[in-house]
Amino acid sequence: MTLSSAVLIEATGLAVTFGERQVLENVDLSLSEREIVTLIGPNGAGKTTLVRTLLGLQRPSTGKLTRRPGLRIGYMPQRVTVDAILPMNVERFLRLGARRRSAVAHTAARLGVSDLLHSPIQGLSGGEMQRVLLARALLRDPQLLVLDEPAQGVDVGLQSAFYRLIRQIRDEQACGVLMVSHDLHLVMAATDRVICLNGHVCCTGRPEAVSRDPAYQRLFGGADTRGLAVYAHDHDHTHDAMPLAPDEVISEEEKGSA
Ligand SMILES: Nc1ncnc2c1ncn2[C@@H]1O[C@H](COP(=O)(O)OP(=O)(O)OP(=O)(O)O)[C@@H](O)[C@H]1O
Repeated sequence: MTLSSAVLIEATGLAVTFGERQVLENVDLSLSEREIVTLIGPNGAGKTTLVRTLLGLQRPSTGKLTRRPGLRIGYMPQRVTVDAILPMNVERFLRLGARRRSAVAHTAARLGVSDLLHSPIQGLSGGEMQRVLLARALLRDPQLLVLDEPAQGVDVGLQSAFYRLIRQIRDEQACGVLMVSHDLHLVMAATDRVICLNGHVCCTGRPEAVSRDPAYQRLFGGADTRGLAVYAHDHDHTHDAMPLAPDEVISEEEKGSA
């Protein structure tokens, strides 16, 4: 399949099954340059599984996945685990994959983490870690930035600033952005398009339209006074922590068995 010129990645009819359990079915998705798309859905909806499939870390059981040849992806996972006994400061962490010291210094300054470069990675606060992980993703000079719950661990008061930063990065780098979020209200202003997922695509469109969609309302319920859903996010399972180095997730074109 050839992609039209602005499209970075396209999936059609994706399904993922773990054992007997079908976690994703018939998912279509397309993401273009300069577009910010947010995946939203309740716990266990398959958001991370879809992201991992798009990154090539999870093989779809059926469906077709096409990426622009040579697509550079910067991936910011929900979290990373660095062994507590490993002497690793932020600068070393950011230089993994042979990034130049000057590039690291430049990106760290842009994300306001220059003061942390010599701090041990294990001692960072949640918000500091998110900025460092975003810096790591940006050091790939990505055409597509993939962010799994990027504001997790960031103080509520700083979350909208974080999403503004992501929009600014999109404007400056002209990259596409795929985000996972559990809170549409928070990402409304930052996103161009929302895909509401619950095993399959329940509804999709501009954030205001999705927030009014009956499928979205059924999933999230409890609309607040602005007509937006308020949804508490709890985990009943854990995710892999950075299963592959971002350098390893690039492939020219990967297709699942149709
Ligand atoms: N490797 C795996 N093997 C078996 N089941 C898995 C695997 N990975 C995910 N699952 C299951 O698939 C379902 C979807 O998980 P996934 O992490 O994609 O959901 P999510 O929408 O990202 O959830 P959350 O909002 O809680 O992060 C869950 O029930 C999860 O337990």
